Amino acid sequence: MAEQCPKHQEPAFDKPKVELHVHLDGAIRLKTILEVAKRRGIPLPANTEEHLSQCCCMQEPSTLTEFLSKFEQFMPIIAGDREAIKRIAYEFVETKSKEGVIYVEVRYSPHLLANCNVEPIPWNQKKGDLTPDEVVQLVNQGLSEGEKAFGIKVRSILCCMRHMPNWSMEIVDMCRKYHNDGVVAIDLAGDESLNAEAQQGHREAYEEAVRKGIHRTVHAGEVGPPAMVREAVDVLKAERIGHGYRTVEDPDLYKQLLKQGMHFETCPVSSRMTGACNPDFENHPIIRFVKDEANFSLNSDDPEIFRSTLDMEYQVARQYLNFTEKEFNRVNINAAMSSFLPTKEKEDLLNQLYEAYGKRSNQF
Ligand SMILES: O=c1[nH]cnc2c1ncn2[C@H]1C[C@H](O)[C@@H](CO)O1
Repeated sequence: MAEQCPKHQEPAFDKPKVELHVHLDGAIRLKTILEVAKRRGIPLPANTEEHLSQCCCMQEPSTLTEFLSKFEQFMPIIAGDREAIKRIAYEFVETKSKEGVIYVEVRYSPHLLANCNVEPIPWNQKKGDLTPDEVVQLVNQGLSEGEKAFGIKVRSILCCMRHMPNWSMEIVDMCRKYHNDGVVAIDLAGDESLNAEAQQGHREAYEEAVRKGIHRTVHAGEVGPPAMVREAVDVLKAERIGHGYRTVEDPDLYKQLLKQGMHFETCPVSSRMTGACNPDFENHPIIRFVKDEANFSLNSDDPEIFRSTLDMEYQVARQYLNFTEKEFNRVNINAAMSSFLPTKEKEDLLNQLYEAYGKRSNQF
């Protein structure tokens, strides 16, 4: 990002923010990975943050597949370890509060952090006794302690993984079970470029999510074609689209989604690093979203792996995507409106933003 990242010292938007698309496991501090590895006696290829960043983080724009391979470097350190899982959730909240976020929906795959009751056991771990269900409990504890300590509101989204359709129905069960502990929705993440169509297991899980009244978002049209966005909307009944940049390539679909006010969870830095979009931001779909007053938010996706912050997303938006204060206000209002909070809590959040931005709701 170095040559593209503007070197402003002042935050691009120094007001309360709402973030809807950020992966817990893509936001782990390098320092934490080093400390946990040391405590557990797991060898790492590096013993300083600087060196670790060379293997865990993206150095230059590449592909989604290459980006996803970075998780293999550090997930074995955290997965299967109760203390580490709770810690990354707690630290995540601290980071977000420092970034001026007042409400965040954070997502992760419980299966990818477990070492028991998960088939296959991820990251070549030995079988242990930490189930996906207990992972959710630990993350909930870390997030809720973080909320209390840092005074911001946090909810979570559980991810199905594209290559693991057999895990998806359990995600629905956990969304239901932990509905009162801050779990607000289901997501489908993973490598869109390798799976042209959502597999049966995902379809059944999303059908069940609809039946059970569980909110739904889907990663689609990030690097995959617009047909994947259409599938997310028509088949999986997504209420929001993760990324969705390639929607603009299908004018009819784009028009339809604009009309229905579909929310796009956009992540500018990520879109550059995963090869989803042009690395110089020229003709970036977000420029089109701004022009068409689409319903979208600005998010950091996987800040650890991109060596980015939420402010960096805003800096990029200001420098390359034609954002002014007005757009920053608008994306945050949109994010709050499209959040998966119940009506009353959503209203409270919106009122907090209106107050901070010094305007009434009809002025955006
Ligand atoms: O940008 C992304 N696209 C698709 N999948 C992603 C992205 N960022 C993270 N993931 C995957 C890798 C994580 O292990 C998983 C759950 O957070 O979601």
